[in-house]
Amino acid sequence: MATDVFDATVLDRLFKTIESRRGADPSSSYTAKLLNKGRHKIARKVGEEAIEVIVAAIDETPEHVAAESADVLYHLLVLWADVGVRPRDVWAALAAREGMSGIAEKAARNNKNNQQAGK
Ligand SMILES: N=c1c2ncn([C@@H]3O[C@H](COP(=O)(O)OP(=O)(O)OP(=O)(O)O)[C@@H](O)[C@H]3O)c2ncn1[C@@H]1O[C@H](COP(=O)(O)O)[C@@H](O)[C@H]1O
Repeated sequence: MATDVFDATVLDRLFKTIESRRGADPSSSYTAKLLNKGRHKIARKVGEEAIEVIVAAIDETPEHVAAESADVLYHLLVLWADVGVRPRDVWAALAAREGMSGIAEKAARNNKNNQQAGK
């Protein structure tokens, strides 16, 4: 186990673990069981876990929100593994947005859409 588990690299380690579970015994690996069930089931689990975060955020403690968020991230990483998305693809997408306000991004998108629609 790495000495510092309290940073984002835990996601890269978790993804490697998830990848290593491909073809593993579903009776001893939840990840293998989930991967065997297929993309629809995995995607549904991401949605269900996301709803649990929402419920926790409204009704429960920050500790519950953190625990439910960890469930979402785990299931999201299983979905990435199934789809063929690598964490670094997502990190790159986030890095490309650094420094651009969401408001400015939306305005640029709306302008582009309007130009395409000839407005
Ligand atoms: N981070 C997680 C993690 N978070 C949540 N879960 C499991 O996700 C499951 C969610 O339970 P639910 O009842 O919601 O889902 P379910 O049992 O599929 O039930 P249904 O939705 O099918 O009805 C639980 O069994 C949790 O233990 C996780 N299982 C594994 N990991 C990580 O993945 C690694 C590999 O795990 P295995 O593949 O099991 O070896 C582990 O070492 C952990 O680091």
